[in-house]
Amino acid sequence: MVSEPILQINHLTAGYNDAESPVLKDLNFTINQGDFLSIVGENGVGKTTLMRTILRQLKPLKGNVDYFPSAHAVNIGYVPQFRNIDSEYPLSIRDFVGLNLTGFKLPWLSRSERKRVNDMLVHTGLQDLANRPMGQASGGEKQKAYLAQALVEEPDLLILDESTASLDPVSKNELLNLVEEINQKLQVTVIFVTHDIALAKKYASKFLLLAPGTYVSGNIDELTNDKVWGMMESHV
Ligand SMILES: Nc1ncnc2c1ncn2[C@@H]1O[C@H](COP(=O)(O)OP(=O)(O)OP(=O)(O)O)[C@@H](O)[C@H]1O
Repeated sequence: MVSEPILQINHLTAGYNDAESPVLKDLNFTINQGDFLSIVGENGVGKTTLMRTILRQLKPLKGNVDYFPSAHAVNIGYVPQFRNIDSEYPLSIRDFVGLNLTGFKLPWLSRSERKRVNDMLVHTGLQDLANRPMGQASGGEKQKAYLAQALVEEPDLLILDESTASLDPVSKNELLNLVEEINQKLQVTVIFVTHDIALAKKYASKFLLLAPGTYVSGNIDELTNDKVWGMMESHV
């Protein structure tokens, strides 16, 4: 099967207002449909800036981010970094998973939307916890609920933005096993932003390594510790 591009980044310079001192300069890469791309790099190198540009929250200072077949046709799901939710947060896991479908008019989901929520609760193994308040879920369960919430919208592209950071190793692997299954069975394209090179190597098929003023991309088996440390050290 020939993979078609879903996202192409051409000569992208990105950052905040000042084109003379951008965060990212002249970045070029393509993500194909069905890729599992891991974006790695040290703190402050520009991973979030790149994600915000891809999500069109930040306008490129120069260059382009092109979606195929078009920006409107590509539905993006987003799983954020873990942050604790107040233990008094009132929504159940089920309502939280369906939140973006309702326009906040809970609980008026259509029959088909209710089915999608149920399917994703089953898919993420949360069906027995569906009525538990989200505020009382464990860290791993909360991240699965964020994943289920992103999946009910049937994304073409799923972005995991440090979504496994601060989870224990078992929960990290549980979450990424689910993402791997979605990637392989449904051909949903995945961008996984992480500091964890071992996790990137275990799950991703491609990588983009950002370092100050430079970057390298390729197939995941080309991401070696020597390459990572070499790029970091040449910029200290
Ligand atoms: N709103 C902003 N205005 C100006 N500069 C910003 C803004 N947000 C981030 N920056 C700067 O842009 C640079 C890249 O930050 P960014 O958050 O993209 O890096 P990161 O790779 O995601 O880091 P981390 O791994 O620590 O989350 C940093 O120097 C940061 O201070």
